Amino acid sequence: MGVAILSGVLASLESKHSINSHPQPKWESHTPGTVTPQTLDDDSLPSRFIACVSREESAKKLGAVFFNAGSLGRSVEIVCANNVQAARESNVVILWQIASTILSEPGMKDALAGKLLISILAGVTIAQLEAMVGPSTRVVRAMPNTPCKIREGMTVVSTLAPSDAHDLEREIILNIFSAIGRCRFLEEKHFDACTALSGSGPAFACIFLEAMADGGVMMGLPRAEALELAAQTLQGAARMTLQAGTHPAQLKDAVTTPGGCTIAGLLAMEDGRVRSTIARAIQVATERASELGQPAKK
Ligand SMILES: NC(=O)C1=CN([C@@H]2O[C@H](COP(=O)(O)OP(=O)(O)OC[C@H]3O[C@@H](n4cnc5c(N)ncnc54)[C@H](OP(=O)(O)O)[C@@H]3O)[C@@H](O)[C@H]2O)C=CC1
Ligand SMILES: O=C(O)[C@@H]1CCC=N1
Repeated sequence: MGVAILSGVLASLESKHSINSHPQPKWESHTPGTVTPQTLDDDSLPSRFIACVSREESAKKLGAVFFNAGSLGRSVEIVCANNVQAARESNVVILWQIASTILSEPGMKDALAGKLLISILAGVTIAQLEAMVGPSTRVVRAMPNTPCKIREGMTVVSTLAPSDAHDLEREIILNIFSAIGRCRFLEEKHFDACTALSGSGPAFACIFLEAMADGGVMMGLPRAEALELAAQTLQGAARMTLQAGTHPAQLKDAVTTPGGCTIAGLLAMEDGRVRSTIARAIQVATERASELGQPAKK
């Protein structure tokens, strides 16, 4: 997930550099009270990134993935098994592995003092994290998803109470996560559901995507074309819902010619209880997400 976030942030700078000659509107409103940068100022994102891993093998792999950051005016340093030093040198720390181990490393509390800690850990609550860091560390939760890698992510961030200090944190958070997709603030009590719906969601969507393509293959379409048709169709339907604000039921009805083939297919889906199966998958994943940060159930 860390690779997806950093890749997306760097890709947002790449696109900024390539559209410089065709400036677009700077802000798009999508979330009440927030704004999304369409193009980014050079100084709206950090200039230096430190990616922490625990194994040399991963460090080598990441070095190859991010070798090009210099050309975008950014530095990406890969640090292996030295989380405390990396935290000391950072202003904002994104935590994505084993809170209890990493936050209890000697010197970590001091390294995080006065800093913003953004945890993307599923199931680990703000209260649990706050108990592991000092009182001056500001803890927020974020739940991103893998499409952040291509700047089509959905990130939910735990709400911040209004205050001057929080305004800056809010801006930092929006600059990072709006650069790689949509970013929405929601109360922490919704985080397990968000983890299931948008965090795990790409996996669920891919099952549907594969199944549609399989159906096409069953009816004689070549695999590659079947996949292309299925993916673009899902993307188109999703974009019509998001961009035009059209309700999915309206979109469905608009496709469905009386006595036609769409209604035949829809009824077959209803026979297979597709809706309740998908909705129950979100329910079960939410329940599992709530157990992830709780040692007894992990
Ligand atoms: N995958 C997803 O779509 C999403 C995941 N998340 C959350 O993100 C977290 C990570 O998930 P995911 O990316 O799938 O996991 P991965 O196993 O793919 O990645 C984990 C990364 O953390 C590094 N790491 C592990 N232990 C340490 C350590 N002690 N010190 C420094 N680095 C360490 C690993 O490096 P190394 O290989 O060297 O050990 C690796 O780069 C989870 O908490 C998950 O709940 C949240 C939203 C979506
Ligand atoms: O499967 C998981 O537990 C993580 C959290 C959300 C997506 N992946």
